[in-house]
Amino acid sequence: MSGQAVEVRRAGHESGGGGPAGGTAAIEARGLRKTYTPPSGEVHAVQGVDLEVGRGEFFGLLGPNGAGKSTTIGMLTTLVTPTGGSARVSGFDVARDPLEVKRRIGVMGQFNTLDRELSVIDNLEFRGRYVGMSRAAARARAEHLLEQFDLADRRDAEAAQLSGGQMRRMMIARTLINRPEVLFLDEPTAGIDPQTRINLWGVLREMHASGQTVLLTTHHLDEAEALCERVAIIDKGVVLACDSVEALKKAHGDTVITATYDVEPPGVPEALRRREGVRAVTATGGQVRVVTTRPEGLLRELIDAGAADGADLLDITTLRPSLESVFLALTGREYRNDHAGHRSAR
Ligand SMILES: Nc1ncnc2c1ncn2[C@@H]1O[C@H](COP(=O)(O)OP(=O)(O)OP(=O)(O)O)[C@@H](O)[C@H]1O
Repeated sequence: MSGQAVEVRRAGHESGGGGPAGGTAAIEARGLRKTYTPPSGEVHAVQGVDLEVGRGEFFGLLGPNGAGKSTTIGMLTTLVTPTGGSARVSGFDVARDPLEVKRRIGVMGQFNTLDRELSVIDNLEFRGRYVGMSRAAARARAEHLLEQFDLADRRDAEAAQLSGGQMRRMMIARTLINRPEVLFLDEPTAGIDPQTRINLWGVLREMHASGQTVLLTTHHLDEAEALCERVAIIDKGVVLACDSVEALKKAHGDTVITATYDVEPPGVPEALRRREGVRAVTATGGQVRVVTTRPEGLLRELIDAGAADGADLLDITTLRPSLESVFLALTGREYRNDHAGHRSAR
């Protein structure tokens, strides 16, 4: 992908710094809301989201299935109409100036929208034509992207013949055809094998190094950690925390210890709540979960406090500070990724 650094930065300058509010954030959302109203009843998918993404930043929207990530991206890319709040992308209001926003963004959704029967080069060139480029400009840009994304040897193959990894690279390349100022990637690695996923991370890192602003949604905690400078953790339509992964771990990433007893030990939670460093204790049946900044010596206390209640400790798990423990500390729930891997872009 050599050479892209210069191109992407130039793309930003050509547009005069991004519209009337040039010099401001690449993405800015204030109190953004979406309530769907299907016949089955209202769904409050996004409930007042505030976000600010800087130019050139690689930002992650992280949350479990149904958290509201796609709906948020949908509103920022003008595909979903907000029911409250406001958002600006590249300085333009998504509700008032959707065309200006569309001109400045690239969007890669979760599903494969390549024309399977067209060749790789034609897929790229046609997208360029669709977004208003001249034939010559679209062709030249397409050839360039094929080189950058290591697809030149597949130039004349039908899109249907590409491997899963090549397909994703091509989908990303296609979103870059008109040099978008802000790139939105909605779960770009959903449903692909681990090795292809890691390879794609390399492509995304190079794009970031070249100055491209990226908003990525993912429900893979490791992906957010590997790629994003900052992440917003979103759950049930609300941003729970927004910072760098390191800062989040420092602020919320306590050690979480889950102890399982053979019978419910009613005295254990109370005994632990009095312990230094303990931030929260939750108990369900025979399971006691402790969130603490001071895990040292806790195992002995869990055994002794259980024994005092006539309960034997059967199992213990320890979660060190990580995005997973951050999520647990913020929501009181384990991070679940129910559908990961079930989707395919092919
Ligand atoms: N068009 C729609 N009509 C009604 N409800 C919807 C619609 N789109 C999404 N929802 C609901 O809104 C909530 C948020 O969905 P959304 O797709 O934004 O979440 P997500 O975080 O992107 O999830 P996933 O990771 O599974 O894609 C969910 O409860 C979902 O069922």
